[in-house]
Amino acid sequence: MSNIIPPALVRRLGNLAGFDTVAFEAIHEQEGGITSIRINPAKANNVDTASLERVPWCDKGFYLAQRPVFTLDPLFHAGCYYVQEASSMFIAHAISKLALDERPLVALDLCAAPGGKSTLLNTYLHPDSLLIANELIKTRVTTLADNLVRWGHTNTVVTNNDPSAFRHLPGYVDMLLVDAPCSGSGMFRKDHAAIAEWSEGAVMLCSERQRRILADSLPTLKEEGILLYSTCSYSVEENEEIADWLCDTQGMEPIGIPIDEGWGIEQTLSEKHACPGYRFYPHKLRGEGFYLAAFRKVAPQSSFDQRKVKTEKALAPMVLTNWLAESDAFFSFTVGDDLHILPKGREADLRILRDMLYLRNAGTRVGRPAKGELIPAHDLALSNAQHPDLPQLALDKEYALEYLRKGNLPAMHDPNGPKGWALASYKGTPLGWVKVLPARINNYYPKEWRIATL
Ligand SMILES: C[S@@+](CC[C@H](N)C(=O)[O-])C[C@H]1O[C@@H](n2cnc3c(N)ncnc32)[C@H](O)[C@@H]1O
Repeated sequence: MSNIIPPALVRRLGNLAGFDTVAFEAIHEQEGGITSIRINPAKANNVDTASLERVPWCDKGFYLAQRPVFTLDPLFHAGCYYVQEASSMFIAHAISKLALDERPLVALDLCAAPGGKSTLLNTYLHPDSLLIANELIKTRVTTLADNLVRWGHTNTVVTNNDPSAFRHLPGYVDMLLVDAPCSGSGMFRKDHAAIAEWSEGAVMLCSERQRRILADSLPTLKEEGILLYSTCSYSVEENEEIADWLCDTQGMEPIGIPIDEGWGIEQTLSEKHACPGYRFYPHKLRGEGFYLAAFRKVAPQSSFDQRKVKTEKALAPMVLTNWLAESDAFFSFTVGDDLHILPKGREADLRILRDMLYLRNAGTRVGRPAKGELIPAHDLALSNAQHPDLPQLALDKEYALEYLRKGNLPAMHDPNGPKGWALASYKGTPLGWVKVLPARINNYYPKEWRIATL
């Protein structure tokens, strides 16, 4: 018997079709984990993936041969890739098979921090979609918002609400992702503390909480809308039993996701409603424990009439013309002294979300107008919407890291170099702003973001 895996967990799993207790325990006794990244196609033409093995179910996911110190890679800070556990990237495959990328959606990622799946949704949903990335725990929202700023999409709103707050938005979203807090057994190989904390009682508490989160948030899903439910737990109580409960009590109908048999993903069927679920076991594939199931809402769902929402037309002001690639694709609004942009056509959504929820960030903060000019915001430096002709100060790796430490950059006496506001960049990808003055360069990297000296 394994010294590591709680016997009660294995006993229950042993009853599942396709589960191999010996291989499961053996893989947990091995040292060394798997590192994988998912590249940002909006930025990452400078990440060399030629020699990397691809994650089978995600075209932008790659395994790394070893884990580097990501803090020392400027491209990591620039949002060129996200370090994400490979099994979770299956959501990219689900989006494609369920045709969720074929038309613009309003999508809600309900349990979103630190942002792995939100950045994935940004990449894989239709580009004209609106993503609401929500996180309940206040201390985790900052990381979520920062990771989404790095990813650079303008069509995202970050909220900090209890799932029940979404009851005020009945029938509003086309797609709901609930990546639920769980007992965490799927992460045992990476997080040894989770083993000590695991108990059958904790599984039952998680299962109850998952039902509560789903029941509270499901009214915001439209009739015919799609729910993706996932956990990093192996427990049936948190997976297949939740799937049956969704069909029994929440008006949901299961949907299958075609998979390639060679990937090693185990398809299970829930006991009562035969809901297909996709289980990831580390002894069967290169990834950690994960479960995903998809559903369609078949129960009637009332929704509020968005046509009654009054909005003001606010074109992006002239001051933004030189800063944005397509300034007429956006409308602008203010948050305090700052100007933000969201894609045109989302005016009513912003109004609705502002009225009903606590917003941590909305669209892209572009800067602060002052004396007819713009003091650019850091978020604009990382945004995919920025003007391609903005001046760049190209840094080598040493100076890029010095910039990220918020250190001093030497004045560069290049008469043809940029003057005034410029993007400090590494391998052509912006890291943040500098101001080039005749005798010095001012470093505008946010102090809360600076990296420690290693
Ligand atoms: C599995 S993690 C989400 C990981 C994230 N989706 C990602 O891919 O990076 C679950 C999240 O649910 C949040 N959470 C905890 N309790 C919650 C509750 N009662 N309702 C909603 N979310 C909760 C946690 O703070 C955590 O950020």
